[in-house]
Amino acid sequence: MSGRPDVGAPGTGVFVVAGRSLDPATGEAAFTYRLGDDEFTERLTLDPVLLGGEVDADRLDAALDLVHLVMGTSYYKLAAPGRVVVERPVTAAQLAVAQAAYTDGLGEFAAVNRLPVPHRVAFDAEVRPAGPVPPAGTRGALLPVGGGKDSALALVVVPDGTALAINPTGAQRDVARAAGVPLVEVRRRLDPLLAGRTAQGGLNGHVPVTAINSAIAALVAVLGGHSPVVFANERSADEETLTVEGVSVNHQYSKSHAFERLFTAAAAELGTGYFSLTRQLSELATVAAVAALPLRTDILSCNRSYTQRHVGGQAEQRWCLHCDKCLFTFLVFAVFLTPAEAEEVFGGNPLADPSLADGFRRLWATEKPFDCVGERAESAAAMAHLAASRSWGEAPVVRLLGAEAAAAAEVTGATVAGFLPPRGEHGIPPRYLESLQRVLAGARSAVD
Ligand SMILES: CC(=O)N[C@H]1[C@@H](OP(=O)(O)OP(=O)(O)OC[C@H]2O[C@@H](n3ccc(=O)[nH]c3=O)[C@H](O)[C@@H]2O)O[C@H](CO)[C@@H](O)[C@@H]1O[C@H](C)C(=O)N[C@@H](C)C(=O)N[C@@H](CCC(=O)O)C(=O)O
Ligand SMILES: Nc1ncnc2c1ncn2[C@@H]1O[C@H](COP(=O)(O)OP(=O)(O)OP(=O)(O)O)[C@@H](O)[C@H]1O
Repeated sequence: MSGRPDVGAPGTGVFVVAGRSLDPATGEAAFTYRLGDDEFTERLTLDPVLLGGEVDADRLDAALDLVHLVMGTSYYKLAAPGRVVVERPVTAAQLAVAQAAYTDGLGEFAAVNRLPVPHRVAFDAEVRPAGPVPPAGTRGALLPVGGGKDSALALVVVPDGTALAINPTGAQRDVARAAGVPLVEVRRRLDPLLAGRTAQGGLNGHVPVTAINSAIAALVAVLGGHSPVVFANERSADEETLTVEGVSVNHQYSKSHAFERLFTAAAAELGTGYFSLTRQLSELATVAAVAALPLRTDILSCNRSYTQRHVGGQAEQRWCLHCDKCLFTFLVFAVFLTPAEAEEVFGGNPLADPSLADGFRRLWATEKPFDCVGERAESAAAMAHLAASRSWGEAPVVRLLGAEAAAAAEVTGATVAGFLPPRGEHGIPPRYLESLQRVLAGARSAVD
């Protein structure tokens, strides 16, 4: 490709996970990588509340190694050489997390860039034995918050926890404040050379951001003495976005249960529990619960509101009401809210705009949007439910799509009611499961 940066042709060369450091006085951590002739350093600024405590050096080293490994996906993707050299020894559990992050975690990236799927990556790393399991942190749960509905529910279920915002925006701070939960902040700064190389023709695409957030959360848990780390990754994150020649490609891979299992093993080596509180919940079940909470007006799920330019809370954040995630989120909330309530939460009503019908229809298409949307069947069931309701049946988009959504839902027998009971495997400890069940008991019923 003419004008390509000197990071090598796709599939050639090697990516090196090189040096890393943490300055305990300033909370500045630096993670360095090499690709071709280029060197990249990503920096974290840790919240001052995390500094100055007693931390076991081996645990801290292991936590920094885990961050270093998965955060490299952003730079690796410029050329996707298929080979990663790791300079420091890692445990087998850490290597398994890294392998998952660079292969399935970069599945969407590979598909979008028409690279072979699955994206196979060979690791050249010395595997060291894991140390003795350290005692668990005693300062309670750490709850990463994205600002949207899922983590808002987690904050309500675990009100004695501490929230964590990575690259905090105003929306994340608002939701933590509304829940009355203290917030710890970590700032990520991508190496500016990444944007430069991308602009010069380096490959670009989605990175497994939940894997990166999980590793940063584990580091924060070690520094702050927290355990467990409680994510809010829903059941629908397990559904593939599309299939390429029989291989599943999942935008949300690092939110999947398969990834959770791998990460749980690596976090355990740090003395940190790790699980998803909403693993058994459909999006409809989560939203039924969130719709009953005063917090519902504080959430913001629109991903367009979480780009780098929103970090720090400078730029205005609101629902765009046009992107796939907004359309999906509005659709599932509409099942539990009247039109007036929905407009209050979202500041508009995309079901009133027939030009958005194709966007809604894509939510149950064979190729779902590359975004964080629910299962095809639950989107179809939600639209079919609205079509049969008095509250929403006359909305222009519902009139256009109701019959075809009902037909799509009928194929699998999907109904809103069928999506509400929790189901499937999970790693939620009993105490948290009981709290979740108490909050779910107050969930709203679907509107008529
Ligand atoms: C906010 C967002 O959705 N961004 C995705 C978008 O990137 P865009 O260029 O529109 O904006 P920025 O996020 O500001 O990125 C600027 C460039 O930097 C690269 N980059 C960013 C973050 C990072 O960790 N590494 C990076 O290399 C990025 O590639 C841009 O060149 O499109 C990108 C390409 O498809 C997506 O990768 C961006 O997604 C972010 C990494 C992100 O944080 N997305 C989450 C909102 C998200 O998708 N969450 C999913 C979880 C899925 C998972 O775990 O993988 C969810 O909500 O379910
Ligand atoms: N910037 C972030 N800092 C900390 N945790 C995050 C961040 N972004 C996402 N997460 C966490 O990652 C998980 C998946 O993110 P996701 O965006 O699906 O959740 P959400 O923001 O809670 O809800 P929604 O799906 O409505 O956006 C959640 O547990 C979320 O809290």
